[in-house]
This record gives sequence, structure tokens and C-alpha cells, in this order.
Amino acid sequence: MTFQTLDDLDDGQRVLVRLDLNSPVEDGEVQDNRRFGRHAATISELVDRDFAVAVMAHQGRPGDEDFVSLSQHADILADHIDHDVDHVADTFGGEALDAIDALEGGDVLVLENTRMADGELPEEEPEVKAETEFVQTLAPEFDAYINDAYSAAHRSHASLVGFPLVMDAYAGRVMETEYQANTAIAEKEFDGQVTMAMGGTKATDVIGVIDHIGDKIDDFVLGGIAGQLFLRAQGYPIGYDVGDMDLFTTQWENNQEIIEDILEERGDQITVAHDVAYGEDGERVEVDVDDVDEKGLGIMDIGTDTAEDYAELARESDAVFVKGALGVFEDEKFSTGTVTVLEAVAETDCFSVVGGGDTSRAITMYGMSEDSFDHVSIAGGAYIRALTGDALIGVEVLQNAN
Ligand SMILES: Nc1ncnc2c1ncn2[C@@H]1O[C@H](COP(=O)(O)OP(=O)(O)OP(=O)(O)O)[C@@H](O)[C@H]1O
Ligand SMILES: O=C(O)[C@H](O)COP(=O)(O)O
Repeated sequence: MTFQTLDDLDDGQRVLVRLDLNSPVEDGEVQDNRRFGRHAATISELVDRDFAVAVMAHQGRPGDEDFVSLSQHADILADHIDHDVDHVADTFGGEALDAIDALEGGDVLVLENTRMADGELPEEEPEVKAETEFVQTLAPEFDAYINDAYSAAHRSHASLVGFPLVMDAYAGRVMETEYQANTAIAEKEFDGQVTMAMGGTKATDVIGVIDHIGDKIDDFVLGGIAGQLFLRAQGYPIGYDVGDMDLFTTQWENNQEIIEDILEERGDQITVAHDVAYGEDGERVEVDVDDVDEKGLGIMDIGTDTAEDYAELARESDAVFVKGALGVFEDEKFSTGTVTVLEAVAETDCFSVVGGGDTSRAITMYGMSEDSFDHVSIAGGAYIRALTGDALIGVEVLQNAN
């Protein structure tokens, strides 16, 4: 890791901090989630060290319903750090500059949604972003810039890539731990079995990961939509759309060849379900894949036997990485695959990383403790990019900044 961290920063300075507080919004209400809890640790440390803190963050995308002000985020953050947090409905105009000017050591101010400010969007080269009025106006107001927003680091927006080019730049605690855990697969050596459990809805995620880190993983165990596409490639009548859903057809058309190539080249590393579960009259029904004769059966989970096999492999592993749910865990009767595997990983003394916004939600939903895993990522897109070897521009500019 080549970026500077909070350990390299002297206390009591004026700092501009980029967080990722992008959250679900229901009926206009911002929903508390683990991003607040994680970033709260960074902000609390800065408050304790007497920094004057201005926070930048985004919420939603222009035109979407969740594209709202950060005033509620300031309140939720205040609850998490048990300390006052102010909000100003401006990002770098006169009102924001007045509020920044008034900041004293230990104060925390949340600036308005960066995506409401000119210059934040669209994605452009860091050099272009560094020249925006946004960056040029705010940078001179602070001694240092801190990027804690690992989960947004794949976006080349002004608040993420512009500032490190024009001022001293540091990684926050979340950036530091996410970076270390999510690149562990590329950088760490494990003595024994390394297993990766992958599911979810996006075949390209699964394919990209197998392509990029196939040499570092002993076994990929698959479920979810992606797992069904691999079953279909093996000739099973599984992985077909039911009714007017389009979860399989387009993904199959786009990825059939590459899935077949992967199975040919790395077939011995890939395990798919040998039994699956579907719903009938509101009940979970299990069937062996060899006994499925109906294309279009709505398969919602891997079967219990498969889940036990995957869990056994996890228990024998030195390291387990999880990306994407193995079934529709939001419905308890289809949570068996996801929960059985996560519980096995939690109970085992292996190095473990769980990533993906939806997948990590299963941990809380089913009463597991995050502490049972080495790392539960709050990153979705950034985690998958790290696993597929794509550079995170926000991390790169931090690493090159000093
Ligand atoms: N058989 C299935 N049919 C339909 N949906 C499924 C199936 N198996 C898993 N899923 C769904 O996959 C979702 C997780 O998929 P996704 O690829 O988005 O994973 P993630 O990595 O957790 O999230 P993200 O990348 O969005 O942060 C879950 O919400 C789950 O309901
Ligand atoms: O929620 C996320 O994954 C990040 O905040 C990035 O958000 P975006 O996909 O709208 O850029």
C-alpha cells in the first residue's frame, strides 16, 4: 500500500474528507446502513484529534428518486458518532465557504450532495477534474484532503480524483481496510485451500473474477443466476427465463461462449449445484439437477445437499472469498444456500472476505456477526472491480499523490 494514511497526518488541521454515504432512500427517507457505521470510525478519530472536518459525499444520480440532499445523512452520522454534525445546503458556493470558514477544531460539517454541484460529473480525467471550479475553490480552504470512499473509488469524479492532484492527500481508515482486504486475494499468500463462493445476478461479475484470479483460487463454488447459467452450459435444462423475466436469456446470449470456454479450461476448479430449490404453493421444493426436466422452472436457491457440500469445503479452507448471494436469501425459505455457507465461513478460522452490498446484508438479516469475518466490504462495484483486476482510479490518484 503506497498511499499515506491518517497516521501520517499531524493533528488539529483543517481537512476535506470524502465519504461514501450513498444509501437506500425509501419514500424520501434515507435509510441508515453499514456505510455510516464504518465512516463514523474515521470521523470520530478526526474529531478526537481536533481536526476541523468538512465532509463531501454523494447521494443517488441526477434524475433518480434517491437523488436527495445530504441533510438527513448529517443527522444519521451525528447519531453514529454521538457528536454534532452540521449540514450546509451548498457544496462550494458562498454559503458553503462561510460555513467552512466558521469551522473550528472538533467541528464536523457535511457539504451538499457533490452530484448537485457543477464540475463533479461527468467522469473525466483527474487532470481535468483538478481544474474544475469545484476543486479550485475548495482546495485552498484546507490543509489536507482525505479520501475514505473506497466504495466510490471506481468513479472519476471531481470529489474523488481532482483534489489529490492539487493538495496533500491521505487515505481514511475505511479506504485503508477496504483496500487491504479487497486486494488480499492478489497480494496475500495462503498455505492451504482457497475457495471462492459466487452467486448473485450478474454473470459478467462471476466470469470476470474467474478470468482474473482463476490461478489463485482452488475452487469456485457457484450459485445464484450465474450458477444456473453454468449448469445450462453443462446441458441441464436450468437457467431459462420464466414468464416475462429477463434474468437469463440476454446474459446467456452474451456469455454462452465464454462460459463454455471457462468450463473447458477450468472445469476442474468449478463446482455447480447438484441439487436446487424452487417454489411451489408457497413452499420450498428441492430437486436433484439430474431430475429437472422442465426448462423454465423458477430456481431460487441451491439445494440443501449442495449447500452442505459448499459449507464443508469452506470449513476445510484457509481462505474463503464470497461475492453474490447463492439464492434469493431475502425470502427465508430460499436463504439456505447463502446462510449455510456464510455460517460455515463465520465459524471457521479461515481468512474471509464477504463483498457486495446485497450479500453482506444477509449477514445482518440472519443474525451473524460481522466480527466473525475478517472483512465485510461495504463496496459493490468497487469490490468487483478490485477482484477482476480493474484499477480503481480514486485509489490510483491517492497512491500517485505523494
Ligand atoms: N436464483 C436466483 N434468482 C433470482 N435472484 C437471485 C437468485 N440467486 C440470487 N439472487 C439474488 O442476487 C442478489 C445479489 O446479487 P448481486 O449480484 O447484486 O450481488 P451483490 O454482490 O451482493 O450486490 P451488489 O454487486 O449489487 O453490491 C440477491 O438479492 C439475490 O436475491
Ligand atoms: O453505492 C455505490 O456503489 C457507490 O456509492 C457508487 O455509486 P454510483 O454507482 O451511483 O456511482
